[in-house]
Amino acid sequence: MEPTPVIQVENLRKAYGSKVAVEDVSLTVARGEIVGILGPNGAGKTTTVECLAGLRAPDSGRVRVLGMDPQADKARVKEVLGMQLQESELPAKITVREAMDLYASFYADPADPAELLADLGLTDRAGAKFDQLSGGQKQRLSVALALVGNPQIAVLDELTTGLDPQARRDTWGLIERIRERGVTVLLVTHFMEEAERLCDRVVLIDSGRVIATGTPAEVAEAASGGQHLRFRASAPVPTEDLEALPTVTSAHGPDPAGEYDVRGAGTVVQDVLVALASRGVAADTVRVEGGTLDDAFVTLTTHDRAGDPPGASAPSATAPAATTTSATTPSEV
Ligand SMILES: Nc1ncnc2c1ncn2[C@@H]1O[C@H](COP(=O)(O)OP(=O)(O)OP(=O)(O)O)[C@@H](O)[C@H]1O
Repeated sequence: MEPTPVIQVENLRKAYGSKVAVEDVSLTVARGEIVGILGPNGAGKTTTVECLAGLRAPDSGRVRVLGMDPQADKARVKEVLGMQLQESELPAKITVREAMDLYASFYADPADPAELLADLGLTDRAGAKFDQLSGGQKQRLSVALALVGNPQIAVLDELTTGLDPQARRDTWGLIERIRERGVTVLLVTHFMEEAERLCDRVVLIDSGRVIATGTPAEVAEAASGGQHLRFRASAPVPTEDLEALPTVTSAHGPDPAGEYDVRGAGTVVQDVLVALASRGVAADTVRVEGGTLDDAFVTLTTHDRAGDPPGASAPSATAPAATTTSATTPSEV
């Protein structure tokens, strides 16, 4: 029997007045997973996690955290779910130690603040005021505050936004350590590299709807239509001839480096190489890759938002493929 998911969201809908922030979101998170919620600005990511934390009441749909309704069981959900604070929520003059002690006092069974600060490399800064901390230190403090209640679930929203590459990498190490403590992590992020590196699964949200779920590799592959082929050709090849092949979804090139870039599914690699050979063209330095999550993000979410109904113009060729990777009930695209 499948273990009960730590987080269950079914057909969540939430509007602010006439603005529908979340149209229809369903997702599940199992114990010990790191799941990424990805999507462009305004997609409804923060609203979704705020409904999970009990900070906002859904208009409809079902939200459960360890089987509890965050609206009906606010206090108990607060004990098990640690939500990273936005930095503006802390007063400038509070010290790191004071903030930790204050937040620890909210919980029945808090973690040891000093131990947590040591874990997050903040012991030296315990006496520093919040406005004296660097961006990376503020982020680490916000993570420490999310963990001080000893939560089973940590919800981290835009954890590494504004950090330099080194601080971002340090923070990734930190998330891995959080998982090693047995904490389930829900990570809201704009960074595909971050999701690829950390997440067991991702949920791609656009215009308030789930448009793809799966492992980062599955979502990337589904969105790229399967495979991504790059090669140099011994003679010029009209890309429209390659696009005429049934397994090819797109063909571009040659780029300034002389490379062609062809995407497609199924037997696309063979089909392209046979088509080239039949013209007496040899392919050189052939590389076959799955797509990246970055490609998936752009392919699945790029559309003219002005006046577009939610999810309306996600490319139809990729949308059905994306939903085949779904580990949850995918919303209609
Ligand atoms: N309190 C609010 N009142 C009115 N509209 C809101 C409110 N909060 C969010 N919205 C709108 O709802 C939509 C979804 O916002 P939300 O913050 O959930 O998206 P997001 O995916 O987290 O975006 P971002 O990546 O920019 O943080 C946006 O259009 C936003 O402007």
